Amino acid sequence: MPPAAVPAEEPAAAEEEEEQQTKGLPALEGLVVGSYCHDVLLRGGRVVGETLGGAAAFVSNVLDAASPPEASFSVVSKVGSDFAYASAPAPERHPPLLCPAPTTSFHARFSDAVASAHAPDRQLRRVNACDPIYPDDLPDRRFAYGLAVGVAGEVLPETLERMIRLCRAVLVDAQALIRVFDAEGGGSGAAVRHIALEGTPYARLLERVAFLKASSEEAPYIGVEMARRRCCVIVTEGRDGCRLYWDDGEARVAPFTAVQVDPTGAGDSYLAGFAAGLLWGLSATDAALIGNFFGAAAVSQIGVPTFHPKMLQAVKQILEEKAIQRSSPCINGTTFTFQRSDKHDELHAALQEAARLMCEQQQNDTATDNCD
Ligand SMILES: Nc1ncnc2c1ncn2[C@@H]1O[C@H](COP(=O)(O)OP(=O)(O)O)[C@@H](O)[C@H]1O
Ligand SMILES: O=P([O-])([O-])O[C@@H]1[C@@H](O)[C@H](O)[C@@H](O)[C@H](O)[C@@H]1O
Repeated sequence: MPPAAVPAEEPAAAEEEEEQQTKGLPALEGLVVGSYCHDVLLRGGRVVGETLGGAAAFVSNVLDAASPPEASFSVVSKVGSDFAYASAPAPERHPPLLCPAPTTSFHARFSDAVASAHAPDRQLRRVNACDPIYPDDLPDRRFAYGLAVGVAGEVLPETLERMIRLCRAVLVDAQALIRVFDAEGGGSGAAVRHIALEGTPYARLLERVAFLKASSEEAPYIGVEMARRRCCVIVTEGRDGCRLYWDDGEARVAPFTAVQVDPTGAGDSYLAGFAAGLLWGLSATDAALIGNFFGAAAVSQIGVPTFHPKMLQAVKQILEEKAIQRSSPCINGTTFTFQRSDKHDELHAALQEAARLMCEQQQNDTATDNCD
C-alpha cells in the first residue's frame, strides 16, 4: 500500500501571506489617492495665474510621462460640479469622482524673498474643500504600490489604512497627514498650518508605510529621527535637491538646474518621479534622482508642466539603459534597496543633459512666443 501522501509542508504564515499577496497581483499597477484642485496664484496681491492643481494632477502628469511601459495606475480623486479642468490631460485620462461639495481650491501667495526651511516661498490658504476620500471609495483589488497624496486633508486615516492593506508598498506625502486649516473670517479661506505627525491618527500607520516624503518646511513636524526608524524618510530641499534617511543610512541626492517660475507641484512631481524610478528598478537613492528631475521640471512652468517629447524620450532611453531590472523586487517586494548604485553619478550626468535640453527648449519656446 503506497505510503499515505505526506501533506506538503504547510508554508509558513508569512510565506502564505506573501503568496497570497503576489497571486494575480498586476505587474506594476499603482493607486493614486488625492484630489484635484483649483489653484489661484497671487503675487503682490494680484492674481498671476489660475490653474489646475492638486497632487492628483501633478502626480498623474509625471507617472503618465515617466513610468515603464508595463506600468499602469488608477486615480481616486474628488471634485465638485464647479471643476473647471475636466478636459485637461490628467483629469481626462484619470476622471475624478463628482461630489456635491465644491472643488477644493487653494490661494497661493508668493513672496519674492528667497524661500528657506522656515520662510517658505508661498503662503497657502484653502478656500474650498471637497469631500474626503473614504475607504469605500477605493477599488476593491490589490495594487503593487500606492501614493497617498492628499492636499486638503481628504486622505483620512482609515483611507490610508485601507491603502496599506491593498498596496504592497505605500508612499506618502507628509502634506496629506500634517496639514490643518484655520478658518478665519473675511472669506479669504483658511490658513494652512502644520501639526506634529506624532499626535495624529496617522502616526500609528507609519511603520506600514514604505516612504514618507516631506519638504524641509514640513520636516520638523514629522520628526525625522523617529520616523526613519519606521520607514524611509525623504526630505526635499528645493533647489538643493533632497536627502533620504533610512534606519541605518542616509544619502544626499543632487538637484538639477531649473529656472523657477512657480514652485507649485514640485513636491508632488518629485514623489511621482521617485515612484517611477522605483518602478524602473532603481534603488531608492537612484530613484530620488528621477524625483529631483521632475521636481525641477515642475518649477520651470506655471501650473501642471508639459514635458517636451524629446526630453521624455531622452529620459526613457536613459532609464532603459540604466534600469537594473524591471520586475524589481523593490516595488513588488517587501524589501527595498536604499543605497546609491555605482551608476548613480552616470545617471545624474545623463539626466542633467536631458534637463539642459528642457531648459534650452523652454528658452526657444519663450523666444518664439515673444516673437509672435
Ligand atoms: N528651484 C529649484 N531648482 C531645482 N530643483 C528644484 C527647485 N525647487 C524644487 N526642486 C526640486 O523639487 C523637489 C521638491 O521641491 P520642494 O520645494 O522641496 O518641495 P515642496 O513643493 O513639497 O515644497 C526638490 O527636492 C528638488 O529636487
Ligand atoms: O507644491 P506641492 O507641495 O508639491 O503641492 C501643492 C499643494 O501643496 C497645494 O496645496 C496645491 O494647491 C497644489 O496644487 C499642489 O498640489
